[in-house]
Amino acid sequence: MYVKICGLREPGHVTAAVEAGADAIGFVLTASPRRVTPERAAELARPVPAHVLTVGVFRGEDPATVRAAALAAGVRAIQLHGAHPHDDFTALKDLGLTLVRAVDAAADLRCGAHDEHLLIVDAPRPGSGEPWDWAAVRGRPSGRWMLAGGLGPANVAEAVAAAAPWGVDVSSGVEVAPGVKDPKLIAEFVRAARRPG
Ligand SMILES: O=C(O)c1ccccc1NCC(=O)[C@H](O)[C@H](O)COP(=O)(O)O
Repeated sequence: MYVKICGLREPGHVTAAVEAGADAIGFVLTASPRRVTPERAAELARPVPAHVLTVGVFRGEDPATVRAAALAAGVRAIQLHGAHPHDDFTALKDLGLTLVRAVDAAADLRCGAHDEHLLIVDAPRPGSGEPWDWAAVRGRPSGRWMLAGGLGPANVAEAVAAAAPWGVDVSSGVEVAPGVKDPKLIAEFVRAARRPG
């Protein structure tokens, strides 16, 4: 089970995610209580070992803005959230970074439909921590897709059983307040996501 921990803002929480065995960590570079500057993301990403994918998260910015911020942050992946057209992904392809498309369940759920490498199927309001009907997408997404939206240590096993995703992504569910992660919850989430069902 591939696990992404999103919305990290503190070095100690980055370390906690890496030590817990996360496969990917996200830095939010768009409007959000979790927003960090590209410079802060670069500081946070620098010590991350190469086997952990560092992801810059965007929503609604134009490709030139995304490109500049992703390069300044030095992330290895770009996540475009919401209704970004196929052309936005095409415009970023030459960077050679992993491209992640994050959408709600009403969108095209074929991973690769916009030439992305990874797909996230999320709640309508990203980063809201609101659970949704995960079972409703079972069998619909194809390829490498992560389930997100309202997941936490206590319900991730149930969500995985309901939707059968390739991976999971979490933000609010490992926080004690908006934007404030908890190392213990991060470790519990990674363990629970990978516990055999
Ligand atoms: O986290 C945010 O605040 C955010 C804001 C704008 C666009 C995307 C955002 N988060 C992206 C993520 O990948 C979250 O992990 C995902 O939406 C799940 O969030 P949550 O329900 O809080 O676990």
